[in-house]
Amino acid sequence: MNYYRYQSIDPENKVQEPQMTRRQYDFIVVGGGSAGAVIANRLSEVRNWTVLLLEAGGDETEISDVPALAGYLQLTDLDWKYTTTPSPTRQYCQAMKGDRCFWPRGKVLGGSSVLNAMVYVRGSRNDYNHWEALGNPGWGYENVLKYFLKSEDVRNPYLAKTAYHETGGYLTVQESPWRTPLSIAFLQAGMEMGYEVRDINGEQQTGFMLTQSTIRRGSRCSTGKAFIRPVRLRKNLDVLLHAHATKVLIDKNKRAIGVEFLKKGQKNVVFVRREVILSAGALNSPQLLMLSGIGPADHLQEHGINVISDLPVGDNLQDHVGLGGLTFVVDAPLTVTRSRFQTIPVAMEYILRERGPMTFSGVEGVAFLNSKYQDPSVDWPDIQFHFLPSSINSDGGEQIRKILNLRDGFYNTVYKPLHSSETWSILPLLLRPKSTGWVRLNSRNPLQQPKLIPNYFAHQEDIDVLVEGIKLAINVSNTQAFQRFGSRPHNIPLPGCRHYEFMSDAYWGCAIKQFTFTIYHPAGTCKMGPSWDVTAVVDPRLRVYGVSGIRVADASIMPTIMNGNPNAPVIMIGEKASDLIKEDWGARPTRQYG
Ligand SMILES: Cc1cc2nc3c(=O)[nH]c(=O)nc-3n(C[C@H](O)[C@H](O)[C@H](O)COP(=O)(O)OP(=O)(O)OC[C@H]3O[C@@H](n4cnc5c(N)ncnc54)[C@H](O)[C@@H]3O)c2cc1C
Repeated sequence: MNYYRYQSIDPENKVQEPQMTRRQYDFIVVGGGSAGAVIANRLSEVRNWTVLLLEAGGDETEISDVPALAGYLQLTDLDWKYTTTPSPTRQYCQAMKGDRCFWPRGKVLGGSSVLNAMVYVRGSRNDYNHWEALGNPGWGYENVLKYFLKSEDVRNPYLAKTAYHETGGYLTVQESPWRTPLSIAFLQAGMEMGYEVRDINGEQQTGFMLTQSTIRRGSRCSTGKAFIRPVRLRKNLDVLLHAHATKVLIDKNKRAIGVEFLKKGQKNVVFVRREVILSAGALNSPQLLMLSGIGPADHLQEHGINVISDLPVGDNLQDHVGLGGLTFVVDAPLTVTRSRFQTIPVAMEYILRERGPMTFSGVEGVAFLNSKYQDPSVDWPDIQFHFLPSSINSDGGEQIRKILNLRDGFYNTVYKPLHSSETWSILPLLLRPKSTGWVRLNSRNPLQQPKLIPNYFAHQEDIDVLVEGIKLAINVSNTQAFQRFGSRPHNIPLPGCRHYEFMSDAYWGCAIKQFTFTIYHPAGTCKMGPSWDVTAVVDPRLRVYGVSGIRVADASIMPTIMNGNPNAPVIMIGEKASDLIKEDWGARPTRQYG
């Protein structure tokens, strides 16, 4: 009896779907991901508003709780399993089967915050000041900082006491409770290279840091867990899982009146009194807008869709791209290998004590650096490193090669020989790409994935900056901190780049087109901008131009992709969107509500 009662009051228990839904809600939020979960929570703080959250996926599993198993969620039912369209000129993803990179996206309550590597980064203050300067009042750093703080519950006391962190919010942030000795070598290497070791979420971004993660007591803290579970008993909030929205219904006055969705193969319609908020992510929000008649007129007409508002929906697709598989070898047994870590004692330590290697997401350190093209005095670094005490071969070829869609010959030639080596890697990433891509419909079928064209490396400057980033990563291996362990680059050249001198600029320029590595940060496809910006889809209050009663609030609204991993910024967007909506409908913004 007590057990059942505990289940109903436990703030971390899973959501239960309602037996019956209402015919009409004040707000319908489509997508319960990083942004949507926050918005459903914050809007339902207003007790006399009714809120429906429609989520296409189900709930999280025991596997998704375990940070070290993040890679095992891809290609499962929790993933939309999207792939990029091959480049006609083979500009990217050449080492992948069919020249297609996989683009995993969370299809689950919590969205991509359930699949992600849990790295907590807010971006540079310059990103947000730039958004504001583009004509988006209220999006400057000083304003958005309060929303980062509002959601945060940091668990490291030394961070909590600074002005840049907060305790008591819904989202738990902490350094991983477990790390390898190489993580400290990474910080020492940064200092040898002239960088500060600092909280890159604090006063300045340039520097090296041990990863801050969205982890709670050794488990993943997704936005589903953080924002929905604690409020799942609110009477005015209904959450429907496995509910796939197919269209926003818009009347002849161009006002949103409801949402059509599929559940258990049945078509349903639910009506809205105030607003529909699309938080389906940077790939699905533009898809839904286009299916609803909002998008580039020519493209919609091509698919026989009635045009309601002609807008550049799906353009401005931006992503962080880098070189995958940049691997270094050391002599000492300091790295994460399958034989040492896939063991019963390691599993037991996690199950019984919520500690040990399974609490670690793979990324031990992050750093923000300046290539020779970036003025270091501006504190707007153009390169990010993710430091991993492992490589794509550390699992013996079991999973990582699959989720990267690597061609067998490529993997066997370059990475299989690392079989019994101790390896570590850096993922050098281009932070502010000039090349932008686009999302389009493949068809009118809402169940078919949209066409995703990342258009990486269309600008030579992107290649030049990234090549400099790769050379900076090699400098890390050359520092005394890593030379102590005999660190050296893995020296098998990539098959398609053998005609270049190994490790020359031309070689690296070739390597990034072969082993193109995105860490899955698509953004910008429903760009926020002022009314005079012809490339904008939503206004600075996130309302879609040309219609009423629809907002977009997720990674799609970023005018330019921010410097770093987007989960925390998207949560911030969810927080700020909620306050904008409350202001517009005359409700008081709240600071916190249990
Ligand atoms: C593998 C991976 C690793 C990553 N690692 C990191 C990291 O370590 N740190 C970091 O900061 N960021 C990381 N990211 C990126 C980050 O997680 C995303 O940028 C962020 O979660 C995007 O939030 P969102 O709200 O825009 O979209 P999502 O979180 O993807 O949410 C969209 C939600 O909408 C639902 N949905 C979509 N279409 C429909 C529909 N038609 N009807 C109903 N529901 C729908 C989806 O199922 C999903 O739940 C990673 C992403 C991936 C995929």
